[in-house]
Amino acid sequence: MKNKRLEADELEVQRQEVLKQWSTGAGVNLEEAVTYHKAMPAEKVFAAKLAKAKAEGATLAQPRGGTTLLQEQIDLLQYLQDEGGADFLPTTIDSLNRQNRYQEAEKVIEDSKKAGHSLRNGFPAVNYGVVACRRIIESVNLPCQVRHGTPDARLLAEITLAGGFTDFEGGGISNNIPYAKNVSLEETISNWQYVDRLVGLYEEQGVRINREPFGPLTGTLVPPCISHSVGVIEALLAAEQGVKNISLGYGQCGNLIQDIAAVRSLTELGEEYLAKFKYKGMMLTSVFHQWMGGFPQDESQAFGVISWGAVAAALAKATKVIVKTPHEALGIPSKEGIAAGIKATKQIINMVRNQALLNSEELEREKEGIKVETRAIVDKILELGDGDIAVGTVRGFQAGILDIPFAPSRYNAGKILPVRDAQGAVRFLDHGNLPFDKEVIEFHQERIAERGRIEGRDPSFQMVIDDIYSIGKGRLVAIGS
Ligand SMILES: CC[C@H]1O[C@@H](n2cnc3c(N)ncnc32)[C@H](O)[C@@H]1O
Repeated sequence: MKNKRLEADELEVQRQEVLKQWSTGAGVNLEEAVTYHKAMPAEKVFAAKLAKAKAEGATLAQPRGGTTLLQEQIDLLQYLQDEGGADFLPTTIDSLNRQNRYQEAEKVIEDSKKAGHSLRNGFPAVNYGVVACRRIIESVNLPCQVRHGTPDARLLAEITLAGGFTDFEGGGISNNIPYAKNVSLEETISNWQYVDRLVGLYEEQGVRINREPFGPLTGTLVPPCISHSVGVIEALLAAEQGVKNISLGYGQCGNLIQDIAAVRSLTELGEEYLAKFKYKGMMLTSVFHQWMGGFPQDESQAFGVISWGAVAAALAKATKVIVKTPHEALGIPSKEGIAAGIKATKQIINMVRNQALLNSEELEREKEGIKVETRAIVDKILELGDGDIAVGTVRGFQAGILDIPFAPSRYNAGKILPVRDAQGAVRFLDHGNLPFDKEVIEFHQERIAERGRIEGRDPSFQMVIDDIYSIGKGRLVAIGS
């Protein structure tokens, strides 16, 4: 495995094997799919709408959403378009397709048809195939994105891209370490080189497909430099395979200055590293995910969390915000709940849109700090890989140079420990083996010590536990409980 564009014959050999993994693979014909995409109206091309929003400095809203039955998925997306006012539409993929367990997914579809309603969360796109995906695309007037967490997404990409989706989420790190326990990075990085090469083939035929590395990762107190390092690495891996349109993502932490600094530094770092490796013609945008951790049960409080995420996304001028729902703490949201989250978010965006946040020097310092930390990690990874970002990533995770908090994967060191400071910004209580110099480490320790003094307790793992539950309990920083 190395960070090198897949040769055509190499890809073709893999494609023949991948398209046989399920019967619906036979429905994929790349040339025919390119023709289908070229007939797509511009307002349904994800990258085109993102580029327009970026040029206008607008923040567009997208929900998540997936159901077992095709007609229910169509009804859901039409509702989110017409009632919810969504700017982009999702199709969240089911857990069985994410694990390539298509036989079991087939059974869930049959059982759901017998029951007359969807029995599982998420749409089993591989089982339905290309024609069914096109029915979804043709039933709405908005760009649609595939959202999931799939270590081996090769067949899912083949089918959904041929099916008319114009944006595909995920990556070799972001759909492995936070989602799987026993899948090696070598395997998932090469799986996702295939996905990115497939997107590159569409791009070379003039079909724009946007790629969105999954920014939030484990969604629990993930420090900005960690998600930024993964985003930059996945952008470089994608660019090498011919991807041109990339949305870099970040999961809200909750402190406004830190979140705005995170969004602004993210695309700046992406541009910086893509330029360093001389990738041309790239179109980078940013995606802000509203709080991905535990939510309050109470729907009014949940709207408070959603609205706070909308404020941060709008003030940061993120190109897209991924919206939560007031049912987050309860279970699978209803279409009304999803629509409510979108409407609350767009109300805030419309009210905040023209208010420029005063560029405080605290914001500049936070932004610079995130850049210094991210560069330290990414440059160390490049060094470990002798310049090859793929090789360096595998070695970097082995050495704990890159480490994702609370991740299930046994390939993750799991040594770092994040905790909030007195203002709720996420800092490192333990930086593990991250390659930071003394000033960086001392900055984090000092900010955490300040909280300890205010709360009258020593910084400890208990603070981390408190912070994991705090938003669900109605606070950002759990003052010594
Ligand atoms: C990445 C995980 C997140 O995706 C969201 N999610 C999962 N399934 C659905 C769903 N069916 N509809 C809307 N949102 C959903 C939910 O916010 C969850 O925390």
